[in-house]
Amino acid sequence: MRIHIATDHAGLEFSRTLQEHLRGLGHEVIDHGPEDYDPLDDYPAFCINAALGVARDERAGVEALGVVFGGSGNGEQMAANKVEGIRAALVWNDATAELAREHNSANVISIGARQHPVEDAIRFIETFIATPFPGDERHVRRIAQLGEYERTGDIAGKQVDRP
Ligand SMILES: O=C[C@H](O)[C@H](O)[C@H](O)COP(=O)(O)O
Repeated sequence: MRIHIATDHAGLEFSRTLQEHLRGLGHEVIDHGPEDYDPLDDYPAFCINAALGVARDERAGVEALGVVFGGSGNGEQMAANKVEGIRAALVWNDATAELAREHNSANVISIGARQHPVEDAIRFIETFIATPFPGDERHVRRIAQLGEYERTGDIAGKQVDRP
């Protein structure tokens, strides 16, 4: 599996540990930064680039997922979700790691590196990677609605207000 990773200063140490761990498991890891510690760096571009990598791979038929993290994971999730085709879920325990795939077919997860011991966060990420999307009709339908709104600003058959 190809894994696109991005963080900011708050997750840099964790990013290094995680990348080594994932490479050890045989994954191809693409690091979208940052390279060096800068306490004033900004997460949006790093995370958007990781999300763009996932979206680009999906369009090319390459199996890929993304992991973004910062202090809370909140801003990183917001950044990833700005990219068309990305469904980024905030993961904060084993259940949300599984549900991110099973219910949402998330292609990116976001984790707060300051919120968890590193071994827990690694376990969430391994769970996310290992959990398939079973493709239950109700979840497929809801995910399709998200994509339709993203592309058209509307959801056929639903009441969606104008901006
Ligand atoms: O949602 C954003 C992330 O949690 C950031 O990693 C966090 O805001 C960085 O905080 P600070 O600049 O205070 O280290």
